[in-house]
Amino acid sequence: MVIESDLSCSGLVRRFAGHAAVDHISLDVPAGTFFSILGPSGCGKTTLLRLLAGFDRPDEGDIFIRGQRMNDVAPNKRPVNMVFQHLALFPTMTVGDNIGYGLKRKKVPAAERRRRIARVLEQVGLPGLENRNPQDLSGGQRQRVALARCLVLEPTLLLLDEPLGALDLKLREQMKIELKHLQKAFGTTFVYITHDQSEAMVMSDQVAVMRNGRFDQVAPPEVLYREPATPFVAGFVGDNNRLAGKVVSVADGLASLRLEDGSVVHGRLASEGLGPGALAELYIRPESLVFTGADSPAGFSSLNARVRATLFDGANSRVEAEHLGQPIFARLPQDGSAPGLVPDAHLPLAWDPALACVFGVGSL
Ligand SMILES: Nc1ncnc2c1ncn2[C@@H]1O[C@H](COP(=O)(O)OP(=O)(O)OP(=O)(O)O)[C@@H](O)[C@H]1O
Repeated sequence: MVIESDLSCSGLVRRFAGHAAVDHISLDVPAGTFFSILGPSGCGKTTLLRLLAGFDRPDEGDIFIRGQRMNDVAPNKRPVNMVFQHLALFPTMTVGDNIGYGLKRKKVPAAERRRRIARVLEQVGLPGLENRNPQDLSGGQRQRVALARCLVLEPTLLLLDEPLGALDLKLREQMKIELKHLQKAFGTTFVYITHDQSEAMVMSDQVAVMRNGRFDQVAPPEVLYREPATPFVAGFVGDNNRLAGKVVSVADGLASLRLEDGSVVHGRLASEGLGPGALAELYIRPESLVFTGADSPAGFSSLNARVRATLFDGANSRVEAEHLGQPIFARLPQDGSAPGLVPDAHLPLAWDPALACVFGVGSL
């Protein structure tokens, strides 16, 4: 089956004063999907989005939307709309006029404009609010109007630049679920940039993790989480503990690592070409650590930590412990079955080696 791409880029480069902010990026976004670009501040997300929108031109590479080359097409001629973090609704216009602005510019007749405005308001869950003033809406409602204003134009592609960044935490949590549902309901292809891994993970079909102008990995959220391709992805997506050591053996896809205290732990080999003697790091997630008594389950790796504190946070409650002078976090069981976790108590922890990743130090 051939999946049609709404957006396809190859070898995109954008340099500023000799530094490549976007450094040979290629990507393919299938029609009707939610694609996020996730990365820390300064990694080049906005620069890439501006190239896609046409506000800036690549030094190298090509951009195709539905198979049409876009490099020389002006922003307003691209089948693309953009939603910004600081949404610029016109304060002196009603909600209806805000939404209808683009339609009017496209010379859509008034009766059809009214119909389309009413329909899109219904679709974003704000039926009948045409005559309201944007100032009289809540932050979440304003954000929905900003989306409606773009979606009413039926773009092939909607580019979203951290649109939830200005909202408070509770609203952000709610809006990320709503955005995901809206994207599916409209079937419009979304390209979303964010530095918030939880936003990217919850909403996206595919996430590109960006670092220094390049993509480290492009994959569905669950794959990023379970099989990070690089130490950066392992550290940036979700929480992870890191144990440093030296490889003592590699067999059947598992690496054994000797830690500073002489103990040997195991994890899935995640770097190519890693052999005995190499410096490596084992990544293990807090929720993959189990509390054990004297014996850990057969085949599990284990270590002895010491409790520093328990951090109660509802379903995300954790214990902070110390191992070889480094902090190590483990998720607290929800059924209250954790052992007595008083500060300084011994805390034996164990994990299934298949759930840990071992990367060579210095591997990309
Ligand atoms: N017009 C410009 N001139 C010079 N350098 C620029 C320009 N625009 C971006 N850069 C540089 O390119 C790099 C990437 O910036 P960009 O804004 O794309 O990052 P970002 O990932 O969007 O960051 P943030 O999340 O903080 O917005 C940065 O080092 C930035 O300083």
